[in-house]
Amino acid sequence: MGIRPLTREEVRGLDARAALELGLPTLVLMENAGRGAAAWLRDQGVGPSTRVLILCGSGNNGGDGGVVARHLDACGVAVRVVWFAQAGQLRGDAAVQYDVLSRSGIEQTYWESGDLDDAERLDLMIAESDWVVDALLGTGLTRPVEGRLHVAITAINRSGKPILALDLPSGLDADTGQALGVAVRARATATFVGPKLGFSAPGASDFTGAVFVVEIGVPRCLLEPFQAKT
Ligand SMILES: NC(=O)C1=CN([C@@H]2O[C@H](COP(=O)(O)OP(=O)(O)OC[C@H]3O[C@@H](n4cnc5c(N)ncnc54)[C@H](O)[C@@H]3O)[C@@H](O)[C@H]2O)[C@@H](O)CC1
Ligand SMILES: [K+]
Repeated sequence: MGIRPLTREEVRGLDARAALELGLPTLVLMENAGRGAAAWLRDQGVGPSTRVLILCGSGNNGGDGGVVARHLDACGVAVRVVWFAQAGQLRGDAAVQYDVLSRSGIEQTYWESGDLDDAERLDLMIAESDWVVDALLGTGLTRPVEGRLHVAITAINRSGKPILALDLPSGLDADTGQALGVAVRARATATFVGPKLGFSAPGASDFTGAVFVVEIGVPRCLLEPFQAKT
């Protein structure tokens, strides 16, 4: 079913209703989101000889990144995950993903506030990768990007590496398509449920790159009001 462009509030409402009214676990939606994004990377030729760096924020967008890591690892891809959070700060579904990766022996590390002056280490990790997955911020963006996430976004934008953004480029306002402080300039964006309203704003495609929608298993009964007119 084709979905019309969604506001931030609409897409967050759909996720919430699937969980609260239908009892669909948010981990299931997250799994579908991350698996769909990983499948796209595989279609681009990402495989055992590819190194993928996955930059995760502390929220559910970061959790999606954890899922991408697990699915790529299962295909033999060399993945490395960096969580932009204080050690022990992750909660909910993102913490679940962290724990699974940890027990799976997948390489991951924290980039804590105190690492702000250590941007060279981040530059090196980016330089050593063939692809970067941007899982820093999704629809939870509420204020201009600053601090370590600003440092990270600036670093990946200047790297020239191909970037896949999850749900939306980190720092992009989902409704206006404007950068809030700074935003990732992606080669492609795997957006979940439906395109975001801001993607059609002038200049937004400079940030999103090619947009493809990943269907994450929200049932039709919730999606019907948002069906695109044909
Ligand atoms: N809720 C659900 O059921 C699903 C959510 N999904 C993913 O979850 C995302 C939304 O997750 P969240 O609501 O956890 O939000 P995000 O993961 O987008 O971000 C939340 C975190 O970012 C922080 N933050 C917000 N603005 C910031 C700024 N300017 N600078 C630094 N930190 C900032 C918040 O304090 C919070 O810790 C979606 O975009 C999508 O990727 C998917 O997993 C599908 C299912
Ligand atoms: K993102």
